[in-house]
Amino acid sequence: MGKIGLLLINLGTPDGPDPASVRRYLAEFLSDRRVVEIPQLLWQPILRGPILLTRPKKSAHAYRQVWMKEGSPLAVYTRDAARGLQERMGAGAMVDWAMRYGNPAIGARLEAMVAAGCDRILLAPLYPQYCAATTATALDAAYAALAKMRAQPAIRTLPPYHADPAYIEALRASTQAQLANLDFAPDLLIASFHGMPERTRQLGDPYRDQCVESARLLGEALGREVRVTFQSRFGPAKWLGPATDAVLRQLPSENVRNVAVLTPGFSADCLETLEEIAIRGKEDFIASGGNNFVHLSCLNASPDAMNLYETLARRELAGWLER
Ligand SMILES: C=CC1=C(C)c2cc3[nH]c(cc4nc(cc5[nH]c(cc1n2)c(C)c5CCC(=O)O)C(CCC(=O)O)=C4C)c(C)c3C=C
Ligand SMILES: [Fe+2]
Ligand SMILES: [Fe+2]
Repeated sequence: MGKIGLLLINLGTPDGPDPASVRRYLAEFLSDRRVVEIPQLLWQPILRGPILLTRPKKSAHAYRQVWMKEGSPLAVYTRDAARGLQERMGAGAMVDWAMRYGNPAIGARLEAMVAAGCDRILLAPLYPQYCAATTATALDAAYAALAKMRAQPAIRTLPPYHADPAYIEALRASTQAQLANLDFAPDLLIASFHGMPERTRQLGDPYRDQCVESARLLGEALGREVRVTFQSRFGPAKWLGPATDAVLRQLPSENVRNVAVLTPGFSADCLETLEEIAIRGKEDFIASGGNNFVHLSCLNASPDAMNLYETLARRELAGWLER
């Protein structure tokens, strides 16, 4: 009997905080038909023209503000989560991590797992809420790599865990612990999720409903309101709302001057949480008359995250682990 593999998958990030690396990353990311759903004949000239000529420089500047000694936060925290989970799983499973865009690539890590003797692999996209632009495309990439193998391993995939009691409990524990350490009492908790084009919802993507359900369950667990907003709008189309930045600018005029923002749709802190929310969101809120602002860290590789991932992994691997 071969080994069991467990592959944690996240979105991906540039190799460095420089315009050339960001350009390579954005070109791959934004050429994904699951992400930008307009005909490539129309889209590629726009992407290769205005977008890739201007955005890499601007985004590289943003990445430089959050880059860590060991690399991009998204990569560092995802790697640390894999290492922590490996300790929890012991010899039962070989745990590795990969990125949908950039490095380490999903195909390369799957091949390494098979070469190391894994004949059963759990693919675990670390997105609590299912979205075609994240979950589905990560699995597409894994299946494309499997399509090139003569001897394929058996495959299981981690379902979305947006309403799983273990996820809600991890968020509750992490939120309460971080709130207890604040030197102010927030008037309001905001759960800011990554946005999506409104059209994807009409086409049947469950993402928005799952975000709303996660926030509702977290609010229930915390016994207080958790207001849902959507961030990171991209392009001219209508996106899911209300928009995080607009809400943050509006709140002080409604006498809400102390807020805590959590980003529970992101398994790991990244550009979108550390720069867009913790830096720019705070600036917007304070400039609009707010007094206190805090961004609460994502689950990252914390003990709360390890409890969650171990619970999910052991459940999905049941049967395989017992053999
Ligand atoms: C967590 C869920 C995510 C969804 C849903 C999502 C959809 C989505 N994103 C873009 C465009 C960009 N996203 C960017 C960064 C980024 N996005 C997510 C997650 C989701 N995206 C993460 C975790 C990150 C951070 C990556 C990092 O390196 O830290 C970026 C790149 C940064 C920038 O230039 O602003 C873009 C662009 C679209 C178009 C989309 C759905 C259609
Ligand atoms: Fe994104
Ligand atoms: Fe952004």
